[in-house]
Amino acid sequence: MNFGLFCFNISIANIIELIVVDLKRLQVQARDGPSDPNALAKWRILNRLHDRNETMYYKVLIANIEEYAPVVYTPTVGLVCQNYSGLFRRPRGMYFSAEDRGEMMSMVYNWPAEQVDMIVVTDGSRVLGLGDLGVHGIGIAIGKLDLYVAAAGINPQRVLPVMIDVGTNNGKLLKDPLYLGLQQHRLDGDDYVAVVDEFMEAVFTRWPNVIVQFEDFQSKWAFKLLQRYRNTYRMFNDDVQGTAGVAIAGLLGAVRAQGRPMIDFPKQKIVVAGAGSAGIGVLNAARKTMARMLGNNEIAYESAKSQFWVVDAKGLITEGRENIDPDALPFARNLKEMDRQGLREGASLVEVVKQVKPDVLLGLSAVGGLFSKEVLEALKDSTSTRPAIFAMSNPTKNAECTPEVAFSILGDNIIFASGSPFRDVDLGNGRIGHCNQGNNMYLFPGIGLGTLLSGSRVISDGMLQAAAERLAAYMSDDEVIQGIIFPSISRIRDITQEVAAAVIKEAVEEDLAEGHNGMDARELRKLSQVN
Ligand SMILES: NC(=O)c1ccc[n+]([C@@H]2O[C@H](COP(=O)([O-])OP(=O)(O)OC[C@H]3O[C@@H](n4cnc5c(N)ncnc54)[C@H](O)[C@@H]3O)[C@@H](O)[C@H]2O)c1
Ligand SMILES: O=C(O)C[C@H](O)C(=O)O
Ligand SMILES: [Mg+2]
Repeated sequence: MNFGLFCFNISIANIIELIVVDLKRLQVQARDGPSDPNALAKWRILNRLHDRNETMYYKVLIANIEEYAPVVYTPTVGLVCQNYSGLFRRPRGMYFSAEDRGEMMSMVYNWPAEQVDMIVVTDGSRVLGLGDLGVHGIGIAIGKLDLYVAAAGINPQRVLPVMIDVGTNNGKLLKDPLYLGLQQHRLDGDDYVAVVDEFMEAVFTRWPNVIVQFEDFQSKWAFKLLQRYRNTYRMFNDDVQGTAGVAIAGLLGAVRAQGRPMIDFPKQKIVVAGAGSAGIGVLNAARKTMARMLGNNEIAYESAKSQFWVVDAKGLITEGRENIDPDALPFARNLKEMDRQGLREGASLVEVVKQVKPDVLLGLSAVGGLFSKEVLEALKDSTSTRPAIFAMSNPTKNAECTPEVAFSILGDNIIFASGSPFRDVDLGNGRIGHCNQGNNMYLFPGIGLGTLLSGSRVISDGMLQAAAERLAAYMSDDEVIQGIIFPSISRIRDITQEVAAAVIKEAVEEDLAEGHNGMDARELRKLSQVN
């Protein structure tokens, strides 16, 4: 039977067949590992509420942020993106596709809101640790903006999730009859950049004061687009810069948890597993922070890099690496020096941990279980009085290790943080193994809010550093000594306003602040002197 009115040439039987396919798929995939089998059901209920009554939705989310952030955000949002075509009920946000080239300047006026403060844009090319999910990555942009509303109090009528649909290289999606996007391989090179350029020009023409957060772009474009736009537009890349700030805060917290002053940070030996957008972002920021503590000159900057050992899919990165990624080159270790340490190009993670005996083992590899029993056993010989394990990959099943495994092998005198939430570990005899959530959610809402209220035309390195330092100083000495280096998510509004204030203050000090909503830079300067 044809639906004459709608000119569909699809039969009832086809529709039923597709629904059955989708239902069976959802039953199979509706679990994110051992975490919460009902996660998707909870997401659907919240999503329906969001569609029906936005005020009520945010009231429920804000009042229950500890319970529902893991549903609207990491880890469940990853599952949502993997099942998006079956969960889709109504569009939320705007889709700019490769087929819209030349039309975006007019398209952008289709959005009903006269003012937009925050845009989160993704091209779905690296969704959490789940890889290329194409247009189904829109779920990430929606989830991030939920936190802008819940944590920073941004007006939900002034946020805009955006998908840049340039195709997908995900073979399953290319064949999926339910896929919602362009079923073609990803655009690349100059053609790809031209699409993103046109999008950026369109949104900043319509909303000159908007802030654009780039999210979950594959690493090769994450860095290139950040450098291309950051001095022209109010934008930042959360995976590169937000993660860097959170990791710096965690690393400084780990130093404090050893009962040492933060100024000892440059003496830390740090092994990083993962040299993508997140890993390189963290390494660059950590090196700059060490250099600042060592005198903030060229010699300090040069010597700081010797504190880092970087392992990627091909093992330890040294000067002997062929076709080395230019972004990783600054951290390639000297071959002679590695030889003296009993290491070589491509050495395995466990070999590196055995020889280096690091203070910190940090994972941004997207490889679940990478910190194996063997790796963690090797960490027992760490020269640190309290080694730190940061299993920062998302979602849950991609965490390099769980807190249970880490505490069971290394005992209770460690610091543990993960990108997705885990429960604290009961160590017996009343002792608790604290599991921190080392996630960029502690910074991006405050970075956006502070930039918005300051009226700064760009988001400077100084503003991002101020955000990270504020987060690093947020926890009390007592909390840090107990192993709590990040706040509970129940304090997300408080830390967000602290971070925003630090960002505003820095924007004023750098003379970047132009004010917002009638409060000009002079009034802001007075405010910053008050804080
Ligand atoms: N906690 C947070 O706030 C946060 C922020 C950003 C990204 N992340 C997570 O970090 C992970 C990586 O993100 P990305 O954008 O850098 O991804 P990416 O794909 O660009 O980089 C992954 C890196 O891991 C390396 N790798 C792969 N297999 C490895 C192995 N067996 N051993 C060591 N290294 C290996 C790759 O070579 C690459 O360098 C994702 O899971 C993402 O969700 C977490
Ligand atoms: O989305 C998150 O939870 C953090 C981060 O942006 C990521 O890509 O993993
Ligand atoms: Mg991300």
